[in-house]
Amino acid sequence: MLHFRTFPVTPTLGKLCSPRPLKSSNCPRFSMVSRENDDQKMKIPHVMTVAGSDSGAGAGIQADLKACAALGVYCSTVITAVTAQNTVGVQGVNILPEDFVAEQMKSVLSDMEVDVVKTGMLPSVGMVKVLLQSIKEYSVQALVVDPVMVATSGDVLAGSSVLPVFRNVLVKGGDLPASMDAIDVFYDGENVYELSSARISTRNTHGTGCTLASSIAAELAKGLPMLSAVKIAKKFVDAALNYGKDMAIGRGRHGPFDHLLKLKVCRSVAPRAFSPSDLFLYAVTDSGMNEKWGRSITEAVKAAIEGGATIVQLREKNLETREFLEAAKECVSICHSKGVPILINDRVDVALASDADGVHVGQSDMPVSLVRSLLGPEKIIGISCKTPEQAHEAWVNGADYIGSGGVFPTNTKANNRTIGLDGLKEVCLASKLPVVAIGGIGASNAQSVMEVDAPNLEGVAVVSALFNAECVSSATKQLHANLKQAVRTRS
Ligand SMILES: Cc1ncc(COP(=O)(O)OP(=O)(O)O)c(N)n1
Ligand SMILES: Cc1ncsc1CCOP(=O)(O)O
Ligand SMILES: [Mg+2]
Repeated sequence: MLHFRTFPVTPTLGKLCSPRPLKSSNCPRFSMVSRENDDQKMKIPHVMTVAGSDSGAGAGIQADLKACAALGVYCSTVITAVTAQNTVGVQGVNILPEDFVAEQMKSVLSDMEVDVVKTGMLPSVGMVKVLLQSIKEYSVQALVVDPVMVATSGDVLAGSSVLPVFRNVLVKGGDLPASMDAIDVFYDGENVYELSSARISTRNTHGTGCTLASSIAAELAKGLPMLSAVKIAKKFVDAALNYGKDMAIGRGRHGPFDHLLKLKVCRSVAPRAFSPSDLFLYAVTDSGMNEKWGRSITEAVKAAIEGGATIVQLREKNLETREFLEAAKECVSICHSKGVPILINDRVDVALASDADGVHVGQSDMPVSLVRSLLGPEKIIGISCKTPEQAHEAWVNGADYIGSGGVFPTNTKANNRTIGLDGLKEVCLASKLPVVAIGGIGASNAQSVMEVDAPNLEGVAVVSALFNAECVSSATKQLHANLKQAVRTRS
């Protein structure tokens, strides 16, 4: 069944995808401070949901509350209808009077700073008018509309005549039968984006639509642009579905899933969404090499960024945890100030504690799905793959990119099988994920790597070519120039 989840821009609301940036510099705490103490106030991203209650708590208001809580966003609730509902179906609906819905909205909007309004069940035209009246009166940044245009039963609930008023539209493909992938199509008024992920096989899908829409609203409330919000919301739904796929709640066909999977999504600033082009020049540290040249990890990372590194990984195999954590915190701060993502090799604990952007794991490290449930949907997860089978698995398990190698022989990683340029190409062609090549790569052979005919090969990851050089920034600059040249030749 195809549900249309739509996001309109109305003239009164202005641009949908530019909620105001948040001024908070700490993780959200759910303590409300009175207006009189405005100067002490910590701004909490806030979504107000206007929707129906689901007594089974899989969808509606209850799903919105759980999704927002899991994503670290405050959610106030305006209830339009109370449904008697379970996993079997809807046994009864009691619609609240329009003036009382208006009163709830007034209570919330007159008192609290709402960033984004998300709507679900709006059971009458009068209710829509009440909503529009309220959001005209109080300033909100964005409106996320979730009208179920086609019910699970197949009944058309809203005709095609409503479509022209929508400007941003996300069409969910999760309910399409007989597909290995869950493909959603997002249109932002200019471009069409296909957002695909592996389909999760589970009966526990009740409430996915509400959750997707409220997660988008939550990410918008944090200050993310629309496309990033949609991508993160989709990952959150995938992670929650995966986490709760074997739960047994209710005897009906579609059970609820677990929104409050053990996620820790709590960070100081809104993350910049991962882009495959970040993998262009991937600097992977080695403190042994840096020590040899008399520089600290932070000096080495600064120099690599100065030379043009587009992403950094701290691969510190010999540091004690405390030392690693201190270096990670400093490097996270350096990288974030330069807008460069930073990942931690192997250590999920260090990544969490230092607020790094993600983790790179190998085939014998912690499994990607577990890393995802620990790190949450916003973090970047890379996985090493040497074979097409591993590359396919990486996609299914929800990784963001693949590191593939050793492409050439290397002294940096002991007993590492070399897969060559042909092996690299096989890995690339077996996955929809972006790939970065690693192993024995430097300025002299980077061009041959970038000539591999695979559209998802995004760049090279290097250790010794940068950090075993006397001058890290010059070595990085040289490699960057050669990569640029290779890309020019490729196109
Ligand atoms: C970008 C990138 N690709 C591959 C690796 C290797 O990771 P792994 O297989 O876990 O080996 P170690 O680095 O842990 O020795 C990587 N680190 N980065
Ligand atoms: C970590 C790793 N994984 C595969 S090869 C490799 C080492 C890459 O180091 P170098 O760039 O010095 O060859
Ligand atoms: Mg590893």
